[in-house]
Amino acid sequence: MKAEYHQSGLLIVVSGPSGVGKGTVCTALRKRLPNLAYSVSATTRQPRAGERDGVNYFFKTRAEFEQMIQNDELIEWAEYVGNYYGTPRKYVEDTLASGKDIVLEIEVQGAYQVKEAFPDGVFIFLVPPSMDDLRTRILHRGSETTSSLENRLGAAKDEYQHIHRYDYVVINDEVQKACDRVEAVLLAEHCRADRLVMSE
Ligand SMILES: Nc1ncnc2c1ncn2[C@@H]1O[C@H](COP(=O)(O)OP(=O)(O)OP(=O)(O)O)[C@@H](O)[C@H]1O
Ligand SMILES: Nc1nc2c(ncn2[C@@H]2O[C@H](COP(=O)(O)O)[C@@H](O)[C@H]2O)c(=O)[nH]1
Repeated sequence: MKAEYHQSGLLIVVSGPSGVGKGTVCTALRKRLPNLAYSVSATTRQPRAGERDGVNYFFKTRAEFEQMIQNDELIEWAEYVGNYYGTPRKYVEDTLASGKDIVLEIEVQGAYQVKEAFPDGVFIFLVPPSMDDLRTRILHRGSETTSSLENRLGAAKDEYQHIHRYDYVVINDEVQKACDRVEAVLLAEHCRADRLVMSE
């Protein structure tokens, strides 16, 4: 008998407090792993300088976003410091069906919903070396008003309460080291016997 196996794509969730470096680490990881697909989220927040519609986010009005919810176009969605964020369903499902890995960079409420729908997903929580580093990173990014910065740091404290629900905690002290750790996780996950599917 000839045994042949294949693997389906991994759905990878990366969460962690605002400013920890999820976007930076995911971008660096995609440079290393060109086959890794990235889920572009929909949001109602305003674009930051340099952000492009369809690349960083699909920027929506609240009415458009609520219509996406009604149409069941989102795998998950959440309200985070006053704006909606959600993961468009079709791209994720099509990518996984094609056997490719896909990464979703989302906050914890959304991650819970994804865990319900995709229990085999790989859930990674990125942490900064310290809360002072976190504050400095958000400040240096220059994206937030003082009140938005404080709201995001407040949300970070809540998000830490959910850390034990994740499979892996990765420290983002240096971007390339954080990438090494995430890459090691993905390599191990790809080798798990329970992920192998015997081909017909
Ligand atoms: N390891 C690191 N060391 C120092 N600075 C970092 C590191 N990783 C990311 N940064 C910087 O921290 C800032 C926040 O990073 P980034 O925007 O990737 O965070 P994020 O977690 O995606 O934030 P948000 O959830 O708010 O979108 C950026 O200015 C980035 O250059
Ligand atoms: N539940 C979801 N959270 C998302 C999604 N896309 C991004 N995010 C998270 O929102 C916060 C704020 O992001 P920012 O770009 O305004 O700084 C951050 O934690 C993101 O990871 C999503 O589709 N669903």
